Amino acid sequence: MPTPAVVATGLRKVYGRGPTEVHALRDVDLTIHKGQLTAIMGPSGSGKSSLMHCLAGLDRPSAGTVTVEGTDLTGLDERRRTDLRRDRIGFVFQQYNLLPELSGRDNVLLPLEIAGRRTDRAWFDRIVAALGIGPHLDRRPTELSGGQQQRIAIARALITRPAVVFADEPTGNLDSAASRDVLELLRRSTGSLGRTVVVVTHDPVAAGYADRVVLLADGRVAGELHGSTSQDIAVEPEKLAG
Ligand SMILES: Nc1ncnc2c1ncn2[C@@H]1O[C@H](COP(=O)(O)OP(=O)(O)OP(=O)(O)O)[C@@H](O)[C@H]1O
Repeated sequence: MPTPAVVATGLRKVYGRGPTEVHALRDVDLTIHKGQLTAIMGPSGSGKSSLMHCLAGLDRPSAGTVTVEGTDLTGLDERRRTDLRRDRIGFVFQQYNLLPELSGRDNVLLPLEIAGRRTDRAWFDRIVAALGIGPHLDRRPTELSGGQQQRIAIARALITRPAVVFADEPTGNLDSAASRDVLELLRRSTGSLGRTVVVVTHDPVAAGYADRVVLLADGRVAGELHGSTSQDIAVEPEKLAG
């Protein structure tokens, strides 16, 4: 059996109260396996962002628990949850979110600086080689293409050796060639770099790179696909939207 990196049990998320209440997650049980690339897909409004925010400790569920490498996030106070997020979780966003005044190198190293941790030179070099970002390290984000910026952002997410990296629509701003590069690198992050990655996406091509696709519909896990092609995956959300 694969080792669990993140385990969600009985997750519910309710926004608002009374007549305006929205049930974004309804009893979601989900285990994210270590070393895998997992895609979370589903129609707009199916609860993907709500699920990611609860799994990553960015938001608290209304009920249920989330554990990251055995630590129950839902039992932590705000400060400890922030520390755990900083130390154990990496993020990649659609908009890259790099700091414009810092070089590529300093952007990658920023999470270590914030945490007051030393740079593990060998790990830094492995990431730079695996992601092919050597030529971008001395440039600022404005001097890089979108795909190059996203590579820097992936390196920044990996530098702390997190338990899991969450990538929220990581190819949403990229053309198809740059998207393929970024997806290949996310896959490499799980393969040769041994990390665990969760991609939240609308894009069947992106999901086609995953070891496993979790399909959400109306706040519930509606199915799973393993080793599917993007063509197989493309028809699924349509079926779910029904
Ligand atoms: N802060 C909020 N307050 C009220 N309702 C919310 C809030 N955030 C999300 N919702 C509602 O919860 C449901 C799930 O939203 P969520 O953003 O998780 O879905 P999603 O699958 O990520 O959608 P999309 O693909 O459009 O980003 C939707 O009905 C949404 O309108």
